[in-house]
Amino acid sequence: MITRKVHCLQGNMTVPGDKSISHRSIMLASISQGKSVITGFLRGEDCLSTIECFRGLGVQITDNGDEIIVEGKGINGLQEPKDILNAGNSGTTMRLMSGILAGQDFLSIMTGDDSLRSRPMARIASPLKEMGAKIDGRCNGKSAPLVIRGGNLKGIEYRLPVASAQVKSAVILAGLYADGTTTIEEPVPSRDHTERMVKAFGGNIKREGNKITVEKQELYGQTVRVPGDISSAAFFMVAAAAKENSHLRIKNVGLNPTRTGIIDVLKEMGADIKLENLNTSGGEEIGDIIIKGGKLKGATIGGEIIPRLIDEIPIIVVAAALAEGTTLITGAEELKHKESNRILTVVEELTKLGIKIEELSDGMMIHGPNIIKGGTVNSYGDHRIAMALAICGLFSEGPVKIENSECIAVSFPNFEETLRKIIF
Ligand SMILES: O=C(O)C1=C[C@@H](OP(=O)(O)O)[C@@H](O)[C@H](O)C1
Ligand SMILES: C=C(OP(=O)(O)O)C(=O)O
Repeated sequence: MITRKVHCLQGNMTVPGDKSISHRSIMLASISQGKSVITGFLRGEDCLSTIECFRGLGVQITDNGDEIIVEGKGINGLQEPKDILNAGNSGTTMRLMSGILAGQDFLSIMTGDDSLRSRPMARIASPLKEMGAKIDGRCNGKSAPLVIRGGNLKGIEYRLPVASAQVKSAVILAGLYADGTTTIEEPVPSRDHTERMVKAFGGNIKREGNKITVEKQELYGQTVRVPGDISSAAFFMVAAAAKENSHLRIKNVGLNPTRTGIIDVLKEMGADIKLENLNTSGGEEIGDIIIKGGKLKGATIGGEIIPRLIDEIPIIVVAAALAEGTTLITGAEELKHKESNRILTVVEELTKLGIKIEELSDGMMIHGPNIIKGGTVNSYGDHRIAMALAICGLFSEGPVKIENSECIAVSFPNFEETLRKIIF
């Protein structure tokens, strides 16, 4: 993919369905009683991996082009897979599914691509083993392929060592199968789509402070309307905010407060952002995001906001590169465990474009404003890095050529087409 300098971004647009919510809709629908109908589902590679994995567990899932229809099997209706389940590039698929598979009285083997097989899995294996599941994997059980023989779980009290919605969700989902009460305490609130969706599927789950409790129960099929993904909208928000004369409306975006750190940070950086048509759907806040272009200034980003914008950090760094002054990002070590080591890949690739950026052990320091040169850069197969680099091209002196950009299909299949429609 090659991107070039543009004058401004203008128009009304939508982004594809929220990835986190799309995954969860398939998972909860599959273990619910009765049929579920999902609209706005993200047909990105990651969520399609989740569909394939549940088909492998005997769930009938059809896509009529408009809706995804899931014939729920009930809490104990999944079947032993005849073959290895493949989560592809998707950490959410592997980690959340492990929670469900830990509850099944059969053997499952789960693998993924090179990136996923190098991401840490002990973080889910450890609490799930404590609940009674047998889990093994490469590297002493720390890496996929994972082999899970589940069943006979008991509730535990678990304090998450890191703020991770994937680990939290794995334990919640296993808790739906466990005798007694499962209590999870998170150090800092992370995205709470699993908790909200368990409730929307008729389930009982409680939160007090940072503690969540859940018990064994049945769930019931629902209609789910997936909102637009704020993590996908973020690329356009930053581009429009940093480009004078821009005026963009991104319609029907998920605005769950555990996901809106990007809005808070861009406002702090001086961006002109407004929200309109605020509403709720299926227990999730939604609305339109309106961005006008202007000048940005540097910001200090760290602490409790980090889980609320973790996937947006690569594009926030692009905003910081264009902003006047220094931006400091700390407390973001988790970036090292994503599809690539996002601290390293962001620093290396943005440096190639002439951006002044320093690597820190838990984040980055960016000195702005920068004149972005053109050049050839690499996404290292990481969709968020590829899209962040593509946005750099809209501001750079020469064209930016992104190698390995096909990975964008993981979360945003029509990214390039969507971008072309709003640039002038
Ligand atoms: O639960 C989820 O849907 C996700 C949680 C986050 O990961 P962690 O739980 O590892 O922080 C995020 O980075 C990922 O893109 C999606
Ligand atoms: C980290 C991400 O996803 P996952 O962990 O599901 O691979 C992401 O989409 O940025």
